[in-house]
Amino acid sequence: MIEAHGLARTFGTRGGPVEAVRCVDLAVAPGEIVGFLGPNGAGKSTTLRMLTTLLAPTAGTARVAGRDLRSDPAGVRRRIGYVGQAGGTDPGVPAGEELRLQADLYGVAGARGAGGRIAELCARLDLEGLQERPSGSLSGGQRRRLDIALGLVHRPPLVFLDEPATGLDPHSRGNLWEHIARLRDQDGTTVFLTTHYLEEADALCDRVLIIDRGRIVAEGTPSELKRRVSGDVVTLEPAGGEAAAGRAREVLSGRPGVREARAAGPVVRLRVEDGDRALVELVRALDAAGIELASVRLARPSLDDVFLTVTGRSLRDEPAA
Ligand SMILES: Nc1ncnc2c1ncn2[C@@H]1O[C@H](COP(=O)(O)OP(=O)(O)OP(=O)(O)O)[C@@H](O)[C@H]1O
Repeated sequence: MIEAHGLARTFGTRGGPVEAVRCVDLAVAPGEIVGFLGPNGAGKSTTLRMLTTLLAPTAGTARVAGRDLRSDPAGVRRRIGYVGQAGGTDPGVPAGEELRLQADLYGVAGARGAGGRIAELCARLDLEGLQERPSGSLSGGQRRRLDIALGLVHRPPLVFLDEPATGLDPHSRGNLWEHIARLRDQDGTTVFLTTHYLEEADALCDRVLIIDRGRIVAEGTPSELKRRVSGDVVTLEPAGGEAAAGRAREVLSGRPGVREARAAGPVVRLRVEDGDRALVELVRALDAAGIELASVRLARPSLDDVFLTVTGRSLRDEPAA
């Protein structure tokens, strides 16, 4: 659905050229939800603006929704939806009118006409009963869903969402994620979104691309990324306190798949390659050594750990809005 090669954009500024995006290659398959994650200024919006034809690349090529970005930008625009960070609604205009105007702009017709498409979208995005309300009177979550409905009026197979959940409270955020997942599950819509929220990428995205300083620095499913970059963490507590923990550490360190083993008081923390498999082996090894366990816990590293490892910075330090 998206295939980009060597995409780059340099801005000329008074202080000299700024290489916002440097040689980005990316591929997005139909029906995927792909998250583009990175700190402020990493190059997310610039990449999104290039892929949606709003900004010309300095170098590189891309096919987006089956059309060539450079030779057929109008074809790309017809086949994609774009929902920007600010949204595009006039606060005084009723939601239904915004949708009708958008449908007119795209010449939406078909068997049931624009009215049918609008009713379908309102049902899909929980906007029923809100059509007469000026968009400025809607809640943050309702307004974001209206923005998304506007981006989908012309039934694009691919939609770009620029930080869809920014500024929403946790409840509305979770609700919005459910709606976005449903677009993929029920309509097969491909979604490419930028985000600052690690939990958004984790909960919603099939695949995550991490961009830093204009380059993609890591890529994979959320669980692949977590496994590849940091390994899993096993925390176990032998019955028998500190002495038993020390013995357990000796038994376990150096075993296949164990990268690191540390005893801290009565607890042993291990970094292991594949936690699900390792856990069985570790428990067996302790059993064979006659060490009884009081508790054992397996945790996957968070995407924040991944982010910190690949960029050297924490996303948590970045402003969320
Ligand atoms: N029109 C412009 N002129 C000059 N520099 C620009 C312009 N647009 C973006 N940049 C610079 O390009 C770099 C990438 O910016 P971009 O907006 O793509 O980052 P981002 O990852 O979307 O950040 P954010 O999360 O803050 O939106 C930044 O250093 C930014 O200052």
